[in-house]
Amino acid sequence: MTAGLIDGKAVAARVRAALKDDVSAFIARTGVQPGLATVLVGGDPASEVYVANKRKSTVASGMADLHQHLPEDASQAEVESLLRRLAADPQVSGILLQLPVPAQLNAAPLIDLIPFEKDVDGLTTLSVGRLAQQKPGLRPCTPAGVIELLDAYDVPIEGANVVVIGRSELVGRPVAQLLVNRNATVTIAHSRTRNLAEVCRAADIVVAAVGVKGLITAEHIKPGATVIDVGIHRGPEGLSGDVDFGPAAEVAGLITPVPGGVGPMTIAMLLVNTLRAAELQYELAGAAATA
Ligand SMILES: Nc1nc2c(c(=O)[nH]1)N[C@@H](CN(C=O)c1ccc(C(=O)N[C@@H](CCC(=O)O)C(=O)O)cc1)CN2
Repeated sequence: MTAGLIDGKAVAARVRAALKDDVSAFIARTGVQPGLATVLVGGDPASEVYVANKRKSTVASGMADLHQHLPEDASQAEVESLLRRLAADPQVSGILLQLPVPAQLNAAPLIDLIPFEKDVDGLTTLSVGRLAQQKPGLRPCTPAGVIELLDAYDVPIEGANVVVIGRSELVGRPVAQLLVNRNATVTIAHSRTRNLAEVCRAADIVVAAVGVKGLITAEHIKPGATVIDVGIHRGPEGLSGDVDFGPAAEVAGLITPVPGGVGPMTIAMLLVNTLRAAELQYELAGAAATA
């Protein structure tokens, strides 16, 4: 392997340590303990693990765990009613609906019930619009984590040619938007892109978020490029990503592993967003009281 490893676990641990201090300072200043309501519908095994980790990390950082669990067969109206209640509850600083939701539910209108100041996943229509317009707001966790990793390893973003492979609302589109907002030149590649390897080889930074195990190989990587792998696939040999790690690491300059790369940043940035949400609500309440 010639590439340097981007250690997401170490960066996430640093972000979380700094956040813990910031949470203590916020509580001391305001008397308010930030609280995160994770909403899990059903029992998808991977989601159960992710939500359990989110809850544990929330408590470890000094914030309140306000988790809600609904049964697998919950109706759209039941989830709506829970989200409306959480939206109105002043104890709840942040709300997230764990994805994917069971097939009988339509996630988009449910997510849009989350007020923008509690939208710690940054996935509501309002948050997406605010990101596009470069207005302040809460940014989606995995994309924000990708930017944090690039910054932690001093990878220049401004003026860089970046290829994002994947156009999902959770990762591909928002990470492309965040990179554009940092003055990168961004290409979004997807399943209909012609000559994917050639397109990727023009990139200084490749962000693989396509959901196809091992799709990105050494032939997609320009020598010395930075490779960020957002994919997570469970197989008999354990976890792997969208990037065929061994061969790609022979060509890349820097590369994230799976596990231990982008994944840990998702939860770290969720915690950061939860404190930001609490700060935002405190400011909004103060502004309303003096109006
Ligand atoms: N509402 C949301 N749903 C989902 C999101 C999200 O950001 N918001 N992202 C993913 C899942 N996810 C968080 O929810 C998530 C994925 C991976 C990790 C992580 O730490 N991965 C580790 C490996 C952990 C393991 O053993 O499985 C790693 O890559 O090192 C954290 C969170 C979909 N749903």
